[in-house]
Amino acid sequence: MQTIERFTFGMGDRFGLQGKAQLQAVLNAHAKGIDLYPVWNKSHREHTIVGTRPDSLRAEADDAVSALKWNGSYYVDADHIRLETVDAFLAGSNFFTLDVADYVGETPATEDVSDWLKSVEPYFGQQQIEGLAQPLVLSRESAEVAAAKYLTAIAKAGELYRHIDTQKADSSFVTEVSIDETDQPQGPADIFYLLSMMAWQKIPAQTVAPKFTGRFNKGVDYVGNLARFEEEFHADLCIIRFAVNNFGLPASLKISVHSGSDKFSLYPVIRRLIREHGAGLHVKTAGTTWLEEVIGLARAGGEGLAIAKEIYAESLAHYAELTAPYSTVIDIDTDRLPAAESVAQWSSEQFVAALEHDVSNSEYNQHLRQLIHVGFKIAAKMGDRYLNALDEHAAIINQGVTDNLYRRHILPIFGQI
Ligand SMILES: O=C(O)[C@@H](O)[C@@H](O)[C@H](O)C(=O)CO
Repeated sequence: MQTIERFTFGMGDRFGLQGKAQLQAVLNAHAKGIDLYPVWNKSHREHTIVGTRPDSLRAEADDAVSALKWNGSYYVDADHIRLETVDAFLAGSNFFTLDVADYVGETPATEDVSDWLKSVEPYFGQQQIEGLAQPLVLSRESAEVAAAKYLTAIAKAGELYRHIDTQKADSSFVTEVSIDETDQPQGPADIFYLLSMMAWQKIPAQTVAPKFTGRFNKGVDYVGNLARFEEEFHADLCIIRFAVNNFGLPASLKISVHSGSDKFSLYPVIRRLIREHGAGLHVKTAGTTWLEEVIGLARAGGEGLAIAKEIYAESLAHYAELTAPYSTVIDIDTDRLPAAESVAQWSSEQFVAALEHDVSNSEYNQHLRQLIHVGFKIAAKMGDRYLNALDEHAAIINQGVTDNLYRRHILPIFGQI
């Protein structure tokens, strides 16, 4: 097992050209004394939509690391993979996000249920967890309910972990278990049971991505009750510590926030709690970098702006197809999407104002931003026309990518922890 550092930051890059600009953001953090390590994540979903192969992410990361002379650890995350999709990721990845959310609710095998119940039985009753005001009330009944919900998912994660471990016998890697892309948030007892199931399956998880309360829509801010999120996040940190001390999970196990990018209102809460708990943290971003590409193109004007407008118009025309893979993590009010004909008349400033995540700007449109966030297939279809435009406007785009990650994400989350 490769032991992960306390603070890691996940960066997604749909088109594979921003690796250096992203790493520069992490270097800027180091210059400020923030001991942060880069993780490049790209999901099977993204590879399929863009038409790239997993090895391309390894090449991008290696290239950025050598160009910028980064000499710390770095990770290439096979993000949201399943047994059916993992093989192409084996060679290039040293971080695997086992996504078992789709199995939540599948009936578990009876022998698995009785086997797991034996391991969790000693905790039934009032379980006092350090840091929690109230004890967790655990029982055979509640454990059976949790088993009906999660045991198949975690058994699948175990199967997937063992497959990766066998295939990567010669190299070590980090394992994450993600159950975030589901509808129902996981409360403290759920997290307790989930972690005990991971231990039962002997998955040496070092990061775990639960589904928190509230909406984590792609590319836009958190929608939900901040106080409740805070309570939940605090409880999760306490339970993770308990699980490390009692279930034999790795000491490096930490929480992973699949932010969906840009959860600005949560960042101060997360930062404070991580500091108070002395805990570790992994935060994943992804599409925020691609949005910086579109913003940079729009800002450049001319053909860049024309491409940005075309991406919007085509995204609108292919709305159902583009939003389907992200249905649990977007909330777009189609009545708030401007007509393509109106957008076609916009200046650079108008387009940037609508797309850039600046809530103080009354022209900012979170519905348009979410649609473009999931609309990268349109740019992929443009092929060289899109890639050449990125190349032509690299200076302005790279600056935006670095600045966005460093100033809007890294500093508010990891600054002065
Ligand atoms: O778009 C994708 O498929 C991924 O990049 C994201 O879902 C990513 O895993 C994520 O959750 C970033 O917060």
